[in-house]
Amino acid sequence: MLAWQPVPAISAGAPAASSSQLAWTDRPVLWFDPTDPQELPGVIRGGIPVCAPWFGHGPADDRNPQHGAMRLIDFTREILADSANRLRVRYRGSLPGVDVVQMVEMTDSALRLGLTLTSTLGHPQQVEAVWHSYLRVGDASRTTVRGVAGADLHNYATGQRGPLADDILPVRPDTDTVLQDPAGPLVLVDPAWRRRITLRTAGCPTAVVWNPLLSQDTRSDLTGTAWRDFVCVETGAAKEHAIELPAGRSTTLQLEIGVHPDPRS
Ligand SMILES: O=P(O)(O)OC[C@H]1O[C@H](O)[C@H](O)[C@@H](O)[C@@H]1O
Repeated sequence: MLAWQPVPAISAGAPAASSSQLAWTDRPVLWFDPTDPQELPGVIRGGIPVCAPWFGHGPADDRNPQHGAMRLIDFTREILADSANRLRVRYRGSLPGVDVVQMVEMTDSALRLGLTLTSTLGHPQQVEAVWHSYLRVGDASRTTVRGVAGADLHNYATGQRGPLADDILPVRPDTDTVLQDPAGPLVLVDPAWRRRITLRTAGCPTAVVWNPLLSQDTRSDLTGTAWRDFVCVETGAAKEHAIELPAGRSTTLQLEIGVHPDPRS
């Protein structure tokens, strides 16, 4: 799990782009529960848990635990760079069938993640990997996700399926929506805080937009009661886009999260 705040631009001669970041450095970018990120045993909610080597219960819906074992294991950590405006860290871990390396770079303008899964099996396998990003917003009920045009949509909460013609996905009650092949980049528009969070990816044909607000039910757990404060915009390769990983081979995914003021929204 990561807790990232953009580093404020401090130089008087900083370029305009950096200066504008001062407008949002007082707002968190990732949501997490500071008292206990592990809300249930083994269920990390908040920050950016990684779902791997499968998402949900896997491509054939027959694997446990939910979202794979990666969010449950300990990693070795190496700090590769640590300066006033740049932190670069490498995490290594092992899961059944794959070794994983996650690179994390935090700067004053972006959070960059790279995830490499390397097969340790002697035969091909299907793997999935998804960054489960909990993005902090001012009011989830007013947010929309853009960059979704052309996606094949499946909302698992409502059963709605089909191609998405419009380039806008409102975050409503019952949003547990898998998007395959959105045009991208995905943009979370947050009118309450007048800003946009942009997710640029490589090797990530799948997105999932999830918020725990339900129209027919109430959740009394922390994630459920905090629904207004975050939207999960998850990115990776899952379900119909599970990765066929040959014996001994690697696959790499990349994600860059940036934040921009949006006075018009
Ligand atoms: O409760 P968790 O295992 O953390 O999963 C939280 C959520 O993750 C994803 O967004 C899934 O699409 C949802 O169906 C699930 O409820």
